[in-house]
Amino acid sequence: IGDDQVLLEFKELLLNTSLLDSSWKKGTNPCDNNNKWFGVQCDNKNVIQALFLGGVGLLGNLDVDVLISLQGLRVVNLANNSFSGTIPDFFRLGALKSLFIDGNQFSGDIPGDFFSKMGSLRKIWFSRNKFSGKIPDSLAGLKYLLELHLENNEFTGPIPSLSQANLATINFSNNKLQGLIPQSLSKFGLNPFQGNPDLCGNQIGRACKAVASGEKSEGSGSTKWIIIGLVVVLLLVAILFKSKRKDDQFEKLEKESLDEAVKVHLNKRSMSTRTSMRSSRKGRSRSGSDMGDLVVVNDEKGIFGMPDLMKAAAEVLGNGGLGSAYKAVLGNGVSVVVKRLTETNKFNKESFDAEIRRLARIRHRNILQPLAYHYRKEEQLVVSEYIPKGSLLFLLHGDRGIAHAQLNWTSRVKIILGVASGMKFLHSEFASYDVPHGNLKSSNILLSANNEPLLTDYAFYPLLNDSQAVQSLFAYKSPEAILNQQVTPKSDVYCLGIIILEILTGKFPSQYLSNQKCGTDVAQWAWSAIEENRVSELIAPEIETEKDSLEMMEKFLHIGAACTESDHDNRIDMKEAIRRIEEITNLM
Ligand SMILES: Nc1ncnc2c1ncn2[C@@H]1O[C@H](COP(=O)(O)OP(=O)(O)OP(=O)(O)O)[C@@H](O)[C@H]1O
Repeated sequence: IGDDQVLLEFKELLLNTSLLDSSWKKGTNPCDNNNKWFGVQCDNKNVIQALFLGGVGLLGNLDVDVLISLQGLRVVNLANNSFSGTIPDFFRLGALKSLFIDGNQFSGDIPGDFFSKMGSLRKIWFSRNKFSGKIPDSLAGLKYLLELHLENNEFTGPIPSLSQANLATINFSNNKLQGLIPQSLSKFGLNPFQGNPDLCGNQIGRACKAVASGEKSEGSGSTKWIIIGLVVVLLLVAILFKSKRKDDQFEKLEKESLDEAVKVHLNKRSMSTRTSMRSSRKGRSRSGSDMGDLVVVNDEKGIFGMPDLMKAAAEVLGNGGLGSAYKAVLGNGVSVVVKRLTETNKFNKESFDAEIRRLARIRHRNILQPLAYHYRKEEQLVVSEYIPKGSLLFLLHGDRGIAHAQLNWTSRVKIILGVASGMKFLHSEFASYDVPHGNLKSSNILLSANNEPLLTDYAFYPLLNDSQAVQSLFAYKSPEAILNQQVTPKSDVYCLGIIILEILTGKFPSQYLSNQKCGTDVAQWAWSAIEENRVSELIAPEIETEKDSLEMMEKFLHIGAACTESDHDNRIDMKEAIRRIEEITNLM
């Protein structure tokens, strides 16, 4: 039977095929250049090589057998559809080089020998499904394996030892894997293994349960060794107990739905939720008077009081880690953002006042200061000017309107420079803080009309109550914080690195999400691209056409990678990061 018939049979068991229907027509040639079938790629001899059917909403049954007769087929891409059930028999397509089924709902175990007849496979992307059971051992026999993505599934058991020389990217993060990370994978650092509380090994700084002690006490026989063994066991129990508590805390953090917050960021312009400060506070206080008043700490935008805020119609902007944010248009026409903080009552009114006044005194072109605050024991409001263009997050990943189109390389450099300059300032002004900014991410970078960045939500670390509240800060996504719950000024450097990579690649960093189910691990991507000498592939399509600047983009990419080095001892510090950024731009 002809290729057209093969593909139509394959389509027959699929649902939601509307994107395919208009070109997949019986009796026509799927490789005909004048009437190309959607998603079908052929070589110059009209042999079908690849099916690119990613992200088109397909579901239903995958009849792999019918594809066996497409003998030139090397790539199957079904990523980001809605397929479910156990894994289809893709192993019957023994010549495949790439199989992308990430971002579906596949579940169940993958048989251990699944890959044993797929010796040509180079790229395996099975991430973001619900696969469970052991990772198939047959992966170890794939000698050409280049990319292996199994993150965000429910795999259990050990990671097989993979020692293929070509292996360039791996990701096992966010599964339920257990045991020692094979030595052969140590070159990949920490990121590919995160989110597996039961994995252990030097690489992730987590000791393996009692194995070392068992080995030590066994076989020696002497009392001395038994005593040493017992001491080691006791120490390990203590360490494990401590890290279990950390894992528990981290699990709690994982369960928070930050995704929702991200959705809200991206939908910010279309949000029609209207409320008023008065109604949102209904039931919390009986009269206006016991609410205290607004303390204006910076009168550059005029003087206003609590009654002005209460009267203003308020639009919900989002619900971030620290509390909700509203936009309110005051009677004098000034638009403000009111951020309601509920985790900051560590301070009494006097100390809170001193802290906010300190922020309000800042005069720096890249830092947005507070205008006013309101203090009650249970909650505090911090008011700042509303910046109409919105956040960098929105501009990069939100609508694709004019503001996005204007984000050429020059504007992007200006943003990186402005952010660096703001960070330089904060790191000298708040040098004594554990982490001077603490919450640097693209939703906290607002842009003026001419793309001058303004940092917001900075220096909150000392204000926040307990560790849970503190963990809402983005600095808590740095590898050292994930591993040992500790932030340092270098956590800010990691956050700066993510921003630089986000601006360069245009990709939404998976680091912003709690479950990392979508987005790109920009740090890992940058690191492996540098290793493989293919950095130019990472540059966002909107700017890669600016050929004269490619060299500079690559330099920035190296800085982004250096800032996101997972071992914070080896990571450059803020001074060095700023020096490198300034060095490049001084040559402009
Ligand atoms: N002054 C402002 N002007 C315009 N938009 C703002 C302003 N402040 C915040 N926003 C936007 O409002 C939204 C909600 O902000 P909010 O600070 O609550 O959330 P967040 O930045 O995601 O989290 P976090 O609480 O960790 O800072 C974000 O999209 C943010 O960019």
